Amino acid sequence: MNYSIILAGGVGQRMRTSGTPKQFLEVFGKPIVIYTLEKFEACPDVDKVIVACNAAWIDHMSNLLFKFSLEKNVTVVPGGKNRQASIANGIRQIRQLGGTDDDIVLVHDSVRPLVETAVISENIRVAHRFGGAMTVRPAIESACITEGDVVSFADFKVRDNTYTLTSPQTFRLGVLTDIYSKYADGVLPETVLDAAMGCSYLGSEVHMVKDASPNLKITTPEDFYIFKAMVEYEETKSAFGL
Ligand SMILES: C[C@](O)(CO)[C@H](O)COP(=O)(O)O
Repeated sequence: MNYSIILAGGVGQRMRTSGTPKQFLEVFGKPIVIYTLEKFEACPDVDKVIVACNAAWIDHMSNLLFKFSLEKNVTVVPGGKNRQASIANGIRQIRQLGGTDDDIVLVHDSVRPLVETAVISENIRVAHRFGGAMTVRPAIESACITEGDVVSFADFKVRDNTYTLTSPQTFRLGVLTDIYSKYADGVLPETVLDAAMGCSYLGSEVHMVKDASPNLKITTPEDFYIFKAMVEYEETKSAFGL
């Protein structure tokens, strides 16, 4: 079985909306989280989806699933106080549904509605083969990494070897369970931000799924309007013969 955990526990501080978490903001009458869930629904390789949802918004989320006819394959669980706790709740739910160590689990941000179904399938294929996969975007601009305001030559990175991290991140359930029990036991420090970092911190390899598509993470008001424009473009481009 291939499961997905969709992280919808956040409050969207950087979006500066008054009260509505960014995953519930609507674009042309449809909330962002629904655009994301529809991608997983459309992927024939995904069997079951768990949404780890901000506790105050669970009723709203459940109503949306019915409104957009997604209730059949989607279960809602409470999100935790951070990403790690939300993923742990998702893992617990998958175990309750009968998940076993060799099953595959994709972890995806609810505010990445542009993820392509081919990328979801490729994550599953790579995680089946190697145990762990992470989606990355090859850098378009050059990058340097430094802790101060001054750079030295070694801080400049070769662009062809530079990637930004997107999602999904995908693991066998046994591997993911091990990572998150180590978080709970305090073996993994809080600076280890996500499952792929956790897996490599523990000494295991994570294989990259290289995806050049935007896979935008809607974080700021500007991102919201970029996403809105992209939806409009997709829906109207045929009128321009595109
Ligand atoms: C980059 C990332 O860790 C991939 O899983 C994730 O997208 C970061 O999300 P955050 O909400 O900005 O921590």
